[in-house]
Amino acid sequence: MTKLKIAVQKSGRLHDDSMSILKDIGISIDNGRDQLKASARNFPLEVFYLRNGDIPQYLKDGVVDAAIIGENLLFEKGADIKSIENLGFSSCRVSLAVPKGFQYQSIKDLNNKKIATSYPNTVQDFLDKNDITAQLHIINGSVEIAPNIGLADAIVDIVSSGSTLFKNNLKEVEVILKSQAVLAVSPKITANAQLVLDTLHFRLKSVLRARQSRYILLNAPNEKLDDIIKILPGMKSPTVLPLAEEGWSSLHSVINKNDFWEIIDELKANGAESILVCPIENMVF
Ligand SMILES: Nc1ncnc2c1ncn2[C@@H]1O[C@H](COP(=O)(O)OP(=O)(O)OP(=O)(O)O)[C@@H](O)[C@H]1O
Ligand SMILES: O=P(O)(O)OC[C@H]1O[C@H](OP(=O)(O)OP(=O)(O)O)[C@H](O)[C@@H]1O
Ligand SMILES: [Mg+2]
Repeated sequence: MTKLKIAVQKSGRLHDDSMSILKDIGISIDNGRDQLKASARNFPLEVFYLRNGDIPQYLKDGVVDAAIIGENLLFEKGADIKSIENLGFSSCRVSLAVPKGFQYQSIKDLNNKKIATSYPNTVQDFLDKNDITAQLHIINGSVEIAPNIGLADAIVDIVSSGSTLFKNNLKEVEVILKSQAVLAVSPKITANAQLVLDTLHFRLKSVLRARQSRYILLNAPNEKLDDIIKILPGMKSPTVLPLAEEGWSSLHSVINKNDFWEIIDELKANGAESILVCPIENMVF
């Protein structure tokens, strides 16, 4: 049977979450990441542990069929590579930042300035779209230090919490793009590998949906059930079961995890009691 070859970052920001999502879709990997390549025990899959920055080229060449990679890197190096699923981790943005003392009014202030970055294509594209001419200084790491050592007037780099910018006395002035980890596919994937990818993708979707959802159980007096059901947007309609105590029911439903704190007060105000909220492992429709 054809094995799907998938690239995962060898070490760094994406590694752990990538491995745990593979584990959550029931795939056990045989070897540790000391090896470049490892096989799954229970799924036709081979994992290639690679440098993040090298993955777009491996996808283009068809050396791997798919990859877990930051969307920002596809923008930078993978114009012809398709992303088929947002994986919901490693959220960040690629932003332009300048020293706090820089009187930044608009993008025009960058004309003829020097910008340090590890993402030259992304920056050039942004400058071109805004009709700005600037000089790029390409560095691979610690970009935020560049203005402090007189190497550049501005930087473009990844921002998440903003603390690296803050520590380096910089302020974020433009968000160029937003990113998260995605499942990307090689333009050269074969039909057989695509079939395996479809199975993996189906499993991923069910786990991602489950991660976003919570199973909610509560007790309520029967006369309040209709009001409570209106508050709970369930998968179809909530399950209602009679309690041993006369006039009371237990109500079960699935909600978006972000909605829970929004509706909790409303549920209580409508007579809901003993509310339990549990994680869900999988959701298959
Ligand atoms: N601070 C951050 N918060 C959230 N996501 C981030 C952050 N920094 C990077 N990322 C995301 O994780 C990806 C990998 O970043 P990381 O710094 O681990 O690797 P790298 O240095 O770009 O690559 P390599 O594996 O080639 O050394 C980035 O492309 C981006 O999508
Ligand atoms: O806004 P923050 O939460 O501070 O995150 C942003 C920082 O995170 C990334 O660096 P990383 O820690 O991955 O180090 P690296 O430069 O060695 O890749 C990025 O290059 C920024 O420097
Ligand atoms: Mg980094």
